[in-house]
Amino acid sequence: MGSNGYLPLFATRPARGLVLFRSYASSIFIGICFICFYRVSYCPVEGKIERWAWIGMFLAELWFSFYFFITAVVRWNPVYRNTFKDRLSSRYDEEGLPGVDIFVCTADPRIEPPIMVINTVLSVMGYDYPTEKLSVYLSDDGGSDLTFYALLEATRFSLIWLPFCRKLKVDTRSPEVYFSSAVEPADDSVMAEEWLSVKKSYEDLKMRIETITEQGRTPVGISELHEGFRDWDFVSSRHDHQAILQILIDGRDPKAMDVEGKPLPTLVYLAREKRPQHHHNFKAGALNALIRVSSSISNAPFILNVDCDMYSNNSEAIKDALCFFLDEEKGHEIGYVQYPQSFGNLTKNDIYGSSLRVVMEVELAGFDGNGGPCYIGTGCVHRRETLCGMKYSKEFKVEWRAMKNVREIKESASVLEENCKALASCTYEENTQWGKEIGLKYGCPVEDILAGISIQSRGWRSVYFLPERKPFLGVVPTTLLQSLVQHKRWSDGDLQIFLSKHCPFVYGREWMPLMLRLSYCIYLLWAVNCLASLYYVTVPSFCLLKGISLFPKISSSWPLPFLYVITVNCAYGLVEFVWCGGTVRGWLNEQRMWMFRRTTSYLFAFIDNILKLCGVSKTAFVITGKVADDHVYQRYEQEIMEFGTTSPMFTILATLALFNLFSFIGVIKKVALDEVLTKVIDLFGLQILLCFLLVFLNLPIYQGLFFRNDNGKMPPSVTYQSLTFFVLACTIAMY
Ligand SMILES: O=c1ccn([C@@H]2O[C@H](COP(=O)(O)OP(=O)(O)O[C@H]3O[C@H](CO)[C@@H](O)[C@H](O)[C@H]3O)[C@@H](O)[C@H]2O)c(=O)[nH]1
Ligand SMILES: [Mn+2]
Repeated sequence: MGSNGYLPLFATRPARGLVLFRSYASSIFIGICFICFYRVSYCPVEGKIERWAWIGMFLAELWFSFYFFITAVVRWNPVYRNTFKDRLSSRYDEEGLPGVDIFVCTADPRIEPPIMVINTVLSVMGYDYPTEKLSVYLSDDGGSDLTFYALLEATRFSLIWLPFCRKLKVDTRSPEVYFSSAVEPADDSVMAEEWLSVKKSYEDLKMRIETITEQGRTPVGISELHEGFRDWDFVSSRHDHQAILQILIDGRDPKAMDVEGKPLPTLVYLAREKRPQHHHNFKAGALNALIRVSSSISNAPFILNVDCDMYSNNSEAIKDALCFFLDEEKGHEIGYVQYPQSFGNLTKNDIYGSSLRVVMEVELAGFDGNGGPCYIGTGCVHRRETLCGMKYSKEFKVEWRAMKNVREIKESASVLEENCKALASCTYEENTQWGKEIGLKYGCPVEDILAGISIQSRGWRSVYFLPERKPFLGVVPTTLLQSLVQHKRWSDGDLQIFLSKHCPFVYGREWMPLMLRLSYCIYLLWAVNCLASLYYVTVPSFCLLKGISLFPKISSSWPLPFLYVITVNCAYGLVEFVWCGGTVRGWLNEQRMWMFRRTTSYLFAFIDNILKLCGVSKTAFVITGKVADDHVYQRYEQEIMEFGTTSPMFTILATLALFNLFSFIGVIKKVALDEVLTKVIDLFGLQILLCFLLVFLNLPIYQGLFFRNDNGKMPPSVTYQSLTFFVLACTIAMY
């Protein structure tokens, strides 16, 4: 109970097992001290290469130690939350609850199929919340009539889908997911009949949408169905068109009802204006247009924002979020409530390590304990003012109950549409603070993290909420390249923030606690990891070929701190991973992916940032693929690594893998031939072990290069390229 008998709407509790974690972290710290002591006192005095290689090892280890320190900071004090929705309902009747605007963003109908987009839209229309208080906005950066057509179909389907969900208390409100797993109610024949008929309607709708998507354009007959299609007569391409805005369901209209006579949520389609001479600023630009347009249409005080692949899987999520905002004691401090990202298309052992399990279950809870989670772009409820750039102040308290936001009909929907189009034009933002001080900031491929830092630096608190039932389920990349490219964008944008004036250590000094600023480093410095990692996967193997020892002799007691730090760290990581619901193989896969990312994604992101600092390269946003062809998808399900195309990233991976294999075979031969076997082991034991681990993690690459025949194998050109680089590297190593 809070002070003066007030019952709060949410509770916060610390994580368990903190003592255990802290003792583990301290013991690793001691191990690290020993390693440093060893590196300093045993630095070779003879031989130039030996000396430099040694110093490099030391620097790499210092970097890893620094990173260990950051991961420990993040985990130092995690908190978990729970909400009391019953108290919310008893304090606020339906009338008194605030409005919520929901933004769904899509960008390309080929990468993000319209059927997927409308499933997300339908799922968020179905929130368990007074429907007249909900407004759903779809932003279509693809400016596609296919997506528009699908949304029209969804509008019609929502009339039967929403009452159906209420009646059956469906929790998964994406029809696609629901009908692919649920079975019809057996005990009630009337219900069963309705169930089958809704299912049939969905299947028909899906077939129509997919056929038209495949054809690539809406046939003439269908275009006549809705006057909205006329707008496309003026669209020359997706990069060059006027603003298109259609209010498909006008929630203010008393006739907007579902088949049971219940009001429908407002539904709006928006394709903001695009002109080749104006930069559209990717998702940040889309969100800013949505903020303005929605403020004229529904102007709800809270905004939930989801990616088009992130359907709602928990119909209570809005009420949960409001438990934080409407809490009378602490609610006014909270700028946003972040939900975890979870994924629906993961395989058992998650071959590309995309589940972000540990990030979602442990690290963001750690951020919350240190001052508030970062904003991760999707599944987040913001206060409208915080998104728009307002600073926190103690006086900022809204009496929600007094604010009965009845929507008055001022102008007709068509007048409203015309007025709003101006807000979504290319020139609207010229000579304004939009993209700088108002709305989401431009110029960064991870607009989400940047927006989170800005909000937190303006004094707002944020909250992380991990409900029992996953609130949103999205789609992870299904090929290696897509996954690496996604991480390239993330690490690239993150480093860009670190090097800019928005770096939390500069920008957030006033409001962000030190622990939170340090926590941000865990992501913002991802890209920099490439240096130490590349060093660690090349130089020890290179020195193995040259016969230079870089680790302590096995016969001494110095290997102990090394072995302790490595094994205990791995064991901790494994336990944490399994505790978060992963498998042992899943953990191994993730270790492999960390290595791959560090040597490719992060390297490219690092180089890109240097080029950007020199003014050479520009920010880009490569949209993550969300569909794959059948064969590719089959291999994904069988957890076979997908190469299949050429990419410099693959060339790097293959070259490194070959080089390590060569060193490993070389040393094994030496051990086998040499009579002084024990001497080799003594000198090179740890180095051989490292090399072995690298070869082991690289196994799928050797397979892809030499032992596979399917279309997902490494393309011959990559094989030749990497063989050439490899021979070059070996020649340098040998002579
Ligand atoms: O010009 C653009 C580009 C993208 N998007 C949308 O942005 C979302 C995220 O794009 P996606 O390619 O799926 O990126 P992910 O890497 O999966 O997304 C994560 O990382 C992004 C930042 O890099 C955040 O914006 C996302 O919310 C977060 O889920 C999708 O709905 C896109 O439709 C746009 O609306 N306009
Ligand atoms: Mn995505």
